[in-house]
Amino acid sequence: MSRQVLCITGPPHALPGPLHDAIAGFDVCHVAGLAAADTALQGQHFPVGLLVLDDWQEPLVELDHFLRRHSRPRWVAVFRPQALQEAPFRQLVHDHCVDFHTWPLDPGRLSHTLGHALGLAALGQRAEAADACAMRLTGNSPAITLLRQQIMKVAGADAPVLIWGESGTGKELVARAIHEHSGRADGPFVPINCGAIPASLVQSVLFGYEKGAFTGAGAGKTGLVESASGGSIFLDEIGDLPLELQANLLRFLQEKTIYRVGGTRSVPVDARVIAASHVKLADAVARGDFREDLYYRLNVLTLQVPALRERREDVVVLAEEVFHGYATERARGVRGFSSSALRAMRSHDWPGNVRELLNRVRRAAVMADGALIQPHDLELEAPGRAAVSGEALDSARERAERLALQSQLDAGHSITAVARELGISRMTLYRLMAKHGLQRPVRRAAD
Ligand SMILES: Nc1ncnc2c1ncn2[C@@H]1O[C@H](COP(=O)(O)OP(=O)(O)OP(=O)(O)O)[C@@H](O)[C@H]1O
Repeated sequence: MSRQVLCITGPPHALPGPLHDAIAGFDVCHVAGLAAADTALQGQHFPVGLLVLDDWQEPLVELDHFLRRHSRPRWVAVFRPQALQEAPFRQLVHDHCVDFHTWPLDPGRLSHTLGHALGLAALGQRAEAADACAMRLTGNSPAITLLRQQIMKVAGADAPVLIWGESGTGKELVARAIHEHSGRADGPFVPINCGAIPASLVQSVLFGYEKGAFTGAGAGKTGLVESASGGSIFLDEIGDLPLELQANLLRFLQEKTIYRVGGTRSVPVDARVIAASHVKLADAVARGDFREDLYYRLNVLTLQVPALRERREDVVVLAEEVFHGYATERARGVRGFSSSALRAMRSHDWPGNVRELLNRVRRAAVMADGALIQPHDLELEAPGRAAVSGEALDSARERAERLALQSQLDAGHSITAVARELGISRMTLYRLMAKHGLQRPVRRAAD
């Protein structure tokens, strides 16, 4: 388990002796001030944070905002006993910290508290990972239900898995779910995008290198494959792996051993390989870009992740989930989707799959002006617009009338405001709503 602790103090100075003793057994990163702490937390996740609040120079409200931004680490505070006389200070400690210590410090007790906080963080991570897998593969369509069943089946085996699917369909999510439901769930899950590593570095990144293997090799380094020992390694875009490295991967799959760059002895590694590709590997084999023997070795258990357009019934539930998931960043007053936005989403083809949906909905939730998200907020065409040509004039007029009414009503304004906007009387508006079977808008509190 990681024993990393981020220790934040006021002005930079050496840590007092008792504090130094308390943190001696942990992997501590010490920073002074909130700006430095922000930077540290952006670059890395720390399961536990230690706040040393003596000589603290930043306003309490800044600290409160900081802790709200970084609510994932378990925070432990250290301060002078007098600080507890201030109600806002007590509130801050109560709201954000799992424990606190006052001076004079008992190093043994603080060390115990930090260990306890690390334990809590590890429990939380397990729960988060399990929830993420259980919940995040969203959808009730037959295609996604079948995929969930297949995930459970392949999770129980230990053979390599090959996942197919267009970009953005959720291949990495599927790989994580396989890992989390496998007997290796307690081990690491190491994702690697084979296409993102420069060709000259792939060998050493994947398999590591020995001390002095090349200029600048320093002390030597463990590769990603080795770091997945006891767990699973996810090789995304496996088709981008250079041919010469495919031979090394094949040897690893066959013999469960690797050679580090510059090394002569084989290192046993127990990691399950889960690979993914958005291109048909069989075509790459035919072109001579992918080794046939590796293809057959990987192609034991295969899963196909469906494109979003093949499971349109999941679009709305995914969109709702994204909308509610970004509750904190969406524009004030935006309550949900208009019916025309829902129809536009259902008829869109989603070439970028779930990733495209995430981006469109997230953007619309932030940028929407009205109470309900409209097709244009999602940068989608309003439904029906494309089908006007060749339509009888009467039905085109009817449809245009309905659309105009619907989009005004969806914007959440009052009947009076909608009638004014459309240039008709309230009586005419009621008549047209009845004719088109449209409902009175749900009024916002401010109307
Ligand atoms: N069924 C789903 N339910 C919820 N979220 C999903 C689902 N499928 C995909 N996502 C989300 O869509 C995004 C893209 O998924 P992911 O990165 O797994 O796709 P991918 O197929 O691996 O893409 P690429 O081939 O481009 O690497 C992620 O944020 C993921 O959480």
